[in-house]
Amino acid sequence: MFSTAARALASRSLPRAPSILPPSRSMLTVSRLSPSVAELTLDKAPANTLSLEMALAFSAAVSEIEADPSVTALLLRSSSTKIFSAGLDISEMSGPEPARLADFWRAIQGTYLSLYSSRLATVACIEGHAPAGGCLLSLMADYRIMTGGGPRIGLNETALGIAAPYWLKDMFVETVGRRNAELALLKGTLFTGEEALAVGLVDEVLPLEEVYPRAKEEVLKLARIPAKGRAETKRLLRGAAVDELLAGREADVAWFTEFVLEEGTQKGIKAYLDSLKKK
Ligand SMILES: CC/C=C/C/C=C\C/C=C\CC/C=C/CC(=O)SCCNC(=O)CCNC(=O)[C@H](O)C(C)(C)COP(=O)(O)OP(=O)(O)OC[C@H]1O[C@@H](n2cnc3c(N)ncnc32)[C@H](O)[C@@H]1OP(=O)(O)O
Repeated sequence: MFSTAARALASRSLPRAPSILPPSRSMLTVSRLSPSVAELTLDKAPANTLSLEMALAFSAAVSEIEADPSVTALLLRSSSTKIFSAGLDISEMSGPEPARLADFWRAIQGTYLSLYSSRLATVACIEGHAPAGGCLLSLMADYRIMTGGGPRIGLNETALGIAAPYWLKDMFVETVGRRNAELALLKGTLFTGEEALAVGLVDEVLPLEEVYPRAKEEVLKLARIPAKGRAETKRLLRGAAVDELLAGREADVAWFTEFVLEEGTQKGIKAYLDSLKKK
């Protein structure tokens, strides 16, 4: 996180309702690749979707890793080679209880605030699909390595009849450039690894069996870059975006909850959820 003040502000805004269970660690595992490099593995079958609990567990794990001064880098991966993450858990948005829906969105914001602003060098190892919120998780990393051929990555919200929040849209624009972002966001394009590489959405594309070894090699290399200069450079690059969300967090929650609770949105969400289950 960028500063003690920003960390305090972020954690103050996290859900505190008594109804929320403490983050479960069974959906994630944290291990060490070396004394200074942590590995965070998403392990929530079948699709690593971001439910409220998963999002809280993710931010808590990142914060815990960050709190250890001996750690300078983080590798993010999935326990599945088929799905990196299928994005937001759509069942959280189907017939939701309004207070939980608001907490859900705060927790999703929290995933962004925790990893995008991290002092750590971060690499995403994207072996499987990463649509929407799955793409969000990978965009927060400093470097992305993806499998070629099969899996897809991108922000497909428009194709689902919804819109990505401004802070996710902004991160996408920063990564692929204005015109590529407009073309992709307006259509809801999901890219193959090769297509994603061509627009700058990922940094390397490899056959599946080479993705994890190469991601490990890269994160171990990044861990050797002087930590202070790297953290300050990241703050200069990303601090304004993070501060903007911190300042407008509750307005963003209101935008999301109003949109999701609308009758037409609810019909669309239910139909999409049913179509996923019937596949
Ligand atoms: C209408 C949409 C939602 C509404 C939000 C409304 C307003 C919000 C406003 C702004 C917010 C916008 C931000 C949104 C970001 C998001 O992340 S939205 C979620 C987008 N995600 C997707 O569209 C991915 C859907 N999944 C897939 O396409 C496939 O699962 C995937 C290609 C990833 C993998 O395919 P495959 O290997 O064949 O696996 P299955 O499809 O069989 O999936 C396995 C089981 O997992 C369940 N599942 C998959 N994705 C989700 C999900 N996102 N949420 C909940 N459940 C999911 C799927 O039903 C299978 O379950 P089953 O085994 O059948 O019980």
